Amino acid sequence: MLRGMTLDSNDAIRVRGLRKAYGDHVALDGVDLTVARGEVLALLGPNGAGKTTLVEILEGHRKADAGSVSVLGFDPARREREFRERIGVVLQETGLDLEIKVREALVLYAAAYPKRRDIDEVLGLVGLGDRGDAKARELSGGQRRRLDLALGIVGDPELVFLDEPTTGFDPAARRQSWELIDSLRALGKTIFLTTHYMDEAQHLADRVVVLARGNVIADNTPDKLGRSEESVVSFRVVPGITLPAGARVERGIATFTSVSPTRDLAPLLGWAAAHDVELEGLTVARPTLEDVYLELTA
Ligand SMILES: Nc1ncnc2c1ncn2[C@@H]1O[C@H](COP(=O)(O)OP(=O)(O)OP(=O)(O)O)[C@@H](O)[C@H]1O
Repeated sequence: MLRGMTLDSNDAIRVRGLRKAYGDHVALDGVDLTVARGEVLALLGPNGAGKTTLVEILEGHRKADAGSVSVLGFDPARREREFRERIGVVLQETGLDLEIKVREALVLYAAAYPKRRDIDEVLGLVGLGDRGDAKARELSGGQRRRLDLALGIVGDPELVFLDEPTTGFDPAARRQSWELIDSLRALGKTIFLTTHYMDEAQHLADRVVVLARGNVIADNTPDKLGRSEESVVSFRVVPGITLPAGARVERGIATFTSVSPTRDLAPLLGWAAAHDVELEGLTVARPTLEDVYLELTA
């Protein structure tokens, strides 16, 4: 029965009216969320927004007070074995014995899953192909995180939870992790990741959900969230120029927003050309995902 339901459903995660309070502190205040199979979803939100609480409920580590939660067709709170076998969880800190060798750790973890990936393939996938005989304690911080990721996918899960997967990485290691996550997506996995990096969400996610004070305050593709209709125009003020209404000047830089920057810039550029002056630092930019995020969560 349950299996049939699972196969029929196109949603990997479906949450409705989810509530969770700690005493009188409401951590989740009626959250609705749907994640399609094969989708990469990035959950963003300021510290204390309720992200960890939400993720722990989805993983079955915490019980909700109210609302419905379905993950791969299961109620995670029941912690059924089959459910646990079909999800992978990559936490920021794995309680791994540091004396264990990398390959041994993977063999040990894989034993808990009926479906497992080939150990060498997983090592190669996370870029630890030549570190299989190293002890966990001999790995660099970035390599340890890649081992954590390897442990999270060795059971070939359909749905992978990644908690801030690149926090503390150097730029090259971040790019490698992004490639790895892209390759998981290519395998058709559903990925639910939390991050504080907007460029990461922009690069990886099909959809971005912003949580603040226990509520979903935005849910859209990164491009639709980040690229509003308005552009921001700025340049260094020159004497004699007439600024458009609504322009702000701060430290000699004029800034205004415009839905039609070409039209609004035309008189300024005409004036500048006629007076043979250069509008230094002239830029026309769409707000980034980070700009929008900061505005939403302010
Ligand atoms: N076990 C708990 N007991 C009491 N309050 C808690 C508990 N866990 C979390 N909270 C509170 O619930 C709110 C949401 O916490 P949560 O950890 O879910 O936020 P978060 O979005 O993951 O934050 P961060 O980005 O800092 O990890 C916070 O105000 C937190 O202090």
